[in-house]
Order: sequence, then C-alpha cells, then structure tokens
Amino acid sequence: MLIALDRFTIVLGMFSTLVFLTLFLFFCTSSISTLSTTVAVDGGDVPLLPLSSSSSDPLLTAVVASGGDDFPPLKNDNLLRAARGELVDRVPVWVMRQAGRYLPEFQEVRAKHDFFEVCRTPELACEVTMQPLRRFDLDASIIFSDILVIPQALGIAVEMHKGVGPVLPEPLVTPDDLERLNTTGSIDRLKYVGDAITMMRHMLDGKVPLYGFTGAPWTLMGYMIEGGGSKTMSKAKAWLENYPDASQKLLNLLTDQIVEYLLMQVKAGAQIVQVFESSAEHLTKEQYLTIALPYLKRIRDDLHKKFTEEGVTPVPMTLFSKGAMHSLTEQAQTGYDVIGLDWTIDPEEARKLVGPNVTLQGNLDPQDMYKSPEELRELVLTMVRKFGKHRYIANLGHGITPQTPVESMSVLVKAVHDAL
Ligand SMILES: Cc1c2[nH]c(c1CCC(=O)O)Cc1[nH]c(c(CCC(=O)O)c1C)Cc1[nH]c(c(CCC(=O)O)c1C)Cc1[nH]c(c(C)c1CCC(=O)O)C2
Repeated sequence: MLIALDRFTIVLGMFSTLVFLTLFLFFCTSSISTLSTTVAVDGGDVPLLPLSSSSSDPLLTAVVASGGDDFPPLKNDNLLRAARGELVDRVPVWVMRQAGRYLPEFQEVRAKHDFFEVCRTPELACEVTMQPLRRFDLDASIIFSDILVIPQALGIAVEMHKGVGPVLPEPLVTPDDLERLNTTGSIDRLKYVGDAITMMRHMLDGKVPLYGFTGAPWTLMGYMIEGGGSKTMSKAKAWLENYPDASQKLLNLLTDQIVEYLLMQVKAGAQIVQVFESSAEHLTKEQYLTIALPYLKRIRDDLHKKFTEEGVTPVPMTLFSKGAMHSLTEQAQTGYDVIGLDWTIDPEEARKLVGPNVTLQGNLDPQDMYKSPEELRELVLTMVRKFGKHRYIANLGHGITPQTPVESMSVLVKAVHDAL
C-alpha cells in the first residue's frame, strides 16, 4: 500500500513538473513575441508601416491579412462612378505617370534608390504613389510599378538605365528561348506589388480609388524581344512573320500571366485596373485586330470568369491602346468599361466610334502641358466640354513627360473640375 502510494507520488511529481515546464516554456515564448511586437510598435524610430517588403514582417502581414473588408470607406468615388456609367459630382481626373520625374520629391527618392528597388519596396512604392496626391486635387491614384515586372518575374532581367529607359540584356532571340521563361510561381514573385497595393489602400484612407495596372501581351512581347524600347519593333515584328506559332505561344503565355497578375492585384485591393497596350502604335490596323485585340479581349473575359469562380467583386477595367484609334469601335466591343484615348483623336469623333455604353479616358496632348497656364486652361476646358460630364475620365493622351512644369498639373486639374 505504502509502496503504491510512493509510486503514485513519484508519478504525480513527474507529471506536475512536466506541466510546469510546458507552461513555463509557453509563457516565455509568448511574452518574447509580445515584447518584440511592442518594442517594434512603441520604439518610435519605426515608421507607421514596416520597412521590409518581406511577408515575414509581422506588421506588413497584419496589414495585408486584414484584406478588402477592412479598407477605409471610399470618400471620393467619382472616378469609379464614371467608369461604371453612373452620374458624377464632378469630372474625375488623373494623369498617366502622375508619380514621376517631373516631381522634385520623386527625383529625391530616385537619387537614393534604384528604380526597381522603389517598385519592390512597398513603403517606397507607396511614398511615390502618394506624392502627386499631396500636391494636386486628383480623383485617383495609381500604384507605382512598371509593366516590365512581368518579364522580370518570368526570369528575364530588366534594368533601368538613366537617360535610356528599360534595358533587357538577354532578350528572346529564337523560339528556343521560350524555354527560359519560368512561369512556376511567377505571380508569387510579384507579391510585392500586391503588398504595396494593400498598404496603399490603408495609406489612402479612402481619399480616392487606387488603380492597378499591367502591360498588355503585344507590348510585353515587344520589350522581351527587342531588349528595350524600340522605334520600329522590327525584331518583334520579324517574330510575328518568321515564328507565327512561337509568337502565338508567347502571346498566350503572357495573357495567362496577366490575368493571374490582375486577379492578384484586385484581391490585394486595386479598385480599377488598366491594361497598357502602349506599343499598339507599331501595328497596322489589321495586325492590331489579330495580334493585340483578341488577347486583350481574353484578358477581360478570363478575369471576369476568375472573379465569378473565386467570389471576387469585379472592378472596372480600362484598355489603353496607344496608337490604335483606328480600331475604337472594335475596342468598345471587348467588354472593357473604359477605353483610353491618345491625343490623336477628337473627343466627339471618339464618342461616335465607341457608342454610348463605354467610358472614355483621355486625351490631352502631353505636349500641351508646356503651354502657358492660360492657354493650357483653355485647351482643357474645350476638351472636357467636348467629352461632356457623362462617362468621362479626364487624363492626358499618354504619360506626363519629365520636363513638364509642376504648375501645369494644378492648372490641368483645376480646369477639369471647373469646366462643367
Ligand atoms: C511602356 C511602359 C513602361 N512602363 C509603363 C509603360 C506603359 C505606359 C506608357 O506607355 O508610358 C507603365 C508605367 N511605368 C510607370 C508607371 C507608374 C504609375 C504612374 O504614375 O502612372 C506606369 C503606369 C513608372 C515609371 N516607369 C519608368 C519611369 C521613369 C524612370 C525613372 O524614374 O528613372 C517611371 C516613373 C521607366 C520606364 N518604364 C518603361 C519605359 C519605356 C520607361 C522609360 C520612360 C522614360 O524614360 O520616360 C516601360
């Protein structure tokens, strides 16, 4: 009996020691993690949002994980209403490349950081995205990034050379080079764009909606084959001619990537997306209708399919095909909500070509931004009055250029809001 009791005491002792040790260990780990979060938050020298772009950062993870439901409510929804064809309080305005070299504060960031470092670091991307909004009464923001992040994610190096623009030192030369494209996990490698979008939605605090964007298949194919910008796209056009099957394969591969990339951006918080087919200007009308538009339409249709399958609320989609004003009627039939115009077409003519059921975006000549404030204001007033208040988003007909006087942006934005 006594022996049995002794054994019982020993077992009980061992058990309570074990419980004690487990509790002790649990207490230590949880207090350490609480302590480090507290230090990080209360430290004072830590910015409101974390500096690391890594998803292992607890604060960034918290911001990103909070997801769409927790975003601050939108205060100025004029741009989204215009995109959906609803009535607006005022004509919305934003500017392609509104975050860019014409702003001294952008130059300051660029003096310290490489272009793609800015893209890849959510805090820096958000800072430059915010810069134009601090100065001008704009109705939208666009996440700072570049169309060439997709080729990068596929394993094609892209460098930004001062005074030259993007350089891809190892372009695609023959169809065999398609083997080099690594699609496995490519969208995961672009997670930093989603992180920047989510962070930006919180930073915006509902001030204006946030655009996500992508390059279009033909435009990306062009850069990947030319190895950079090109005046003629002769190598990419030679691919179309000499390697029709490989060209189609590449265009389809890029289309699939773009759909996944846009879906990721919308899930991260993009409230409207724009597809940049900036190199459409190199194609004949016939080429545009066979090489560009079918893929652009598939992006629209496949993304909508994904929205339905994954229960994601659809966002408006914008198509900007620079130099393809010859095919506006066809563009308007693709299902995009907004069609972007370059400056080569008259607003009233464009409206006739697209009909009443799409929103138009554009289309001041970026060169007009160099005119005197009085002349610029008159041009903007005339443009906006030609487009009218319904289904219209004011913008330039292409990106703002680096030498543009900062004051011109204030003149542009005010004139748009004053016009009607
Ligand atoms: C073709 C294209 C590119 N990138 C982009 C396009 C499509 C739009 C267009 O047609 O302009 C898209 C783009 N690139 C950039 C944005 C930022 C978002 C915005 O504010 O609109 C967007 C929407 C930043 C950028 N992308 C780039 C800059 C300037 C580079 C720098 O800061 O050194 C910015 C602000 C670099 C870039 N990136 C690219 C080029 C041709 C260049 C050089 C441009 C130049 O030298 O003027 C590829």
